[in-house]
Amino acid sequence: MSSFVLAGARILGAEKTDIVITDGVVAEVGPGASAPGATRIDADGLVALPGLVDLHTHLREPGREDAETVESGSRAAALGGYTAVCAMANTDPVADTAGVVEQVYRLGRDAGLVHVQPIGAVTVGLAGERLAELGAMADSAAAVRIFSDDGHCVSDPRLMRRALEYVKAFDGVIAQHAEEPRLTAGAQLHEGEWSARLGLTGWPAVAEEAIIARDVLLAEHVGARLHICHVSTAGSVEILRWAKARGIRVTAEVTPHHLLLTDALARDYDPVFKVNPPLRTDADVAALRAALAEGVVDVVATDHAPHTVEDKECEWPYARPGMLGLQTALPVVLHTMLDPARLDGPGAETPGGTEAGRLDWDGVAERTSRRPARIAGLAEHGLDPAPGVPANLTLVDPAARVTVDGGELASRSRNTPYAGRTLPGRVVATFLAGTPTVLDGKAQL
Ligand SMILES: NC(=O)N[C@@H](CC(=O)O)C(=O)O
Ligand SMILES: [Zn+2]
Ligand SMILES: [Zn+2]
Repeated sequence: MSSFVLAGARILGAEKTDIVITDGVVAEVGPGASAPGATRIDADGLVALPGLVDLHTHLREPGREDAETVESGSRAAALGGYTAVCAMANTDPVADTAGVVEQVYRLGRDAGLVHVQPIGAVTVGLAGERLAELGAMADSAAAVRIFSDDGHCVSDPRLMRRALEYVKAFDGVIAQHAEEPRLTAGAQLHEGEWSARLGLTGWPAVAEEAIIARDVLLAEHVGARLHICHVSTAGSVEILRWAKARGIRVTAEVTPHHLLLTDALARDYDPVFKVNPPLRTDADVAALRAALAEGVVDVVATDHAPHTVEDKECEWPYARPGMLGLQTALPVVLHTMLDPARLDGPGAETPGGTEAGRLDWDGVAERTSRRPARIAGLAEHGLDPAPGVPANLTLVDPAARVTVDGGELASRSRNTPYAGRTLPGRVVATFLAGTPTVLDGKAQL
């Protein structure tokens, strides 16, 4: 295997140093560190982070390869600085058997761009009627630990209780898409000022909050791990704060889009802004940023949801919900959450102004890499570059500003809500187990 020297990198934004990678691991760190025959990578001033880990990615394979494949989604992930992604189960066929999760796992391994960790469905066919073969998926080659019916809520409390009981045995976790379906029938966007003005059926905050409240109580009762997908409201944050203070084993994610965008973007009926849960209000955005800074919301997860032009560029009520995320997640997090003093170079858009706390690079690494890796049980990921650690890392240029162009993204789909926006930070290189998957901002496979 080959060796690399990342010369002049700043680990988590610290002073410049040299990082030597040999045989898939970080061999040495320190000024002047080198190895015979190593390829020198100019990383002068670039910030080295542990490779990002996404707990929530839709790769669409099997079934909707016209929207994304494991390979195209893996490429988008590597270009976004990711070394591991968890692939949601709402494929066709659904990932509800050992056979399907092993298929996705192998496709990921063959693509070789990121570690693809399949998530298993909680219920057969996501139908919410009976439990899928959770044990068989856990015991399979894919070693599934996260189970989710994402796209659908496990709304039957009895089934949710049984799923929590089942996964407790092997320290698995149920990732809930919190949406009380009876409160969101026909819903198109956040229930509030904009749904009223546009005359579209609203998706009330309480539909999310009611399920989170119920499920943290169920998790406490069972003593099992619960993860809440794409938290989107200020009220959800309050319930999570209460549950964590009580010692309930709950973790939660927020998406980049819920940290930046609001329901006012629906004003021109452009369905690129249609997503589940919907974009909320400024007050919700502020509460989510504060919660992420505080740690009440643990991690950022993309909910990368590619959709074809036919499924997305149509009238709002007919468009599928969901937006791309993998290649823009880190820039959005840096824009909304990083202390601007830690970004070199000129200001991009006005930084997203939260009074309630800003992150440093270590805080960014914690929420985009270390904690998601721990939640998913990915022992080789989410580790700061240090001697002996698997070389899963990414190099970010904190001085770069990039204007998003949907047509230039690696995804097979182009439903990015950030087209035309200029955001800070550019992923220059990504290493997966010591092999460069991205160099000079270009995918290597
Ligand atoms: N987020 C979305 O709006 N859509 C997701 C499903 C989901 O995450 O609920 C999808 O699969 O397209
Ligand atoms: Zn969902
Ligand atoms: Zn999703």
